[in-house]
Amino acid sequence: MEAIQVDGLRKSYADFEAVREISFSVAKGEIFALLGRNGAGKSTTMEILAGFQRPDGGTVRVLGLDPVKDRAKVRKSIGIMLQEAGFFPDLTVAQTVDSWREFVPVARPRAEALELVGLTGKAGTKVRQLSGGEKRRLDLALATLGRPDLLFLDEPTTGMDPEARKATWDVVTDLAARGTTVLLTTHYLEEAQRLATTMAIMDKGAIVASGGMAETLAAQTGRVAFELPSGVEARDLPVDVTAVEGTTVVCRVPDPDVAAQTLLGWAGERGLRLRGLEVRTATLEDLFLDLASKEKA
Ligand SMILES: Nc1ncnc2c1ncn2[C@@H]1O[C@H](COP(=O)(O)OP(=O)(O)OP(=O)(O)O)[C@@H](O)[C@H]1O
Repeated sequence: MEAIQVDGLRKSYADFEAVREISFSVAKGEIFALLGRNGAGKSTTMEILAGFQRPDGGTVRVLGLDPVKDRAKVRKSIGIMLQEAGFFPDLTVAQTVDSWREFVPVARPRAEALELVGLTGKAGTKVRQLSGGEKRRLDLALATLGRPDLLFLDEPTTGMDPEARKATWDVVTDLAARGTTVLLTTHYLEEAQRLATTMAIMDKGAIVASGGMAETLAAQTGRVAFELPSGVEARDLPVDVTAVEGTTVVCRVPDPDVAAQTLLGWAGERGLRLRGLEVRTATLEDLFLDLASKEKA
């Protein structure tokens, strides 16, 4: 059984179609990234999966259950970190965790919950005095309080500094390694690429690309870039040039390492240097830019 199964899901707000017949599945223990620009329909999809909203059409199964009809059962097995957390600002961090623990059947001890997200030293601090990133970490502690089978993370690291973000990635990776399924939305593509094993990219309510992260990126063209040596025209180069940005030549090629070898051999024979040479396989950002330029074309 898949942890999440979505078939032909539709959702409109008045006559605006926010989600247009999307289908995807998430296997147990997988970290799945739902990506896309602002307003693509990611949060709406996540809210439907978490049982906060009713779908207009299609079927949704979460841990084999209907998140609306079986809401009580589903809630026991999921953890949710939405974009805006509803904290009581005058409670301390410890009081906040304690009050949440009362609603969670088998909750982690408070000390363990705070340790998990690196907030042990902030136990006595009032929530209103936490930084934005610390509030996100508290929210993550609350979402994982019941050791959920399935964790929904809607932009979990927004506002975090690089160190806190890295620590959060470790927490999420560790939870997944212990069998927790994670559905993640994020605008940080590096985060999605690092964490997720599978992904879907949404645009205007529809899925425009999806699949295994590694396979999808491997199928994309890589990138070779360098400074055009003086006295050389881009058309003289032994590889197809995709763009010249100022004095930087960019080549999008299936095998960037082969193209780089060809270029270095060519430059060596002529006594030229390829300054600033950069060779890399495709990133999620490349995939996003490709999708955006295809849309414009
Ligand atoms: N309750 C609502 N009433 C009306 N329109 C809504 C409502 N909730 C969302 N929308 C609209 O539906 C679209 C999809 O919103 P959604 O929050 O799902 O996008 P998102 O992909 O999560 O975006 P973001 O990256 O900005 O969080 C947006 O155009 C949004 O304005």
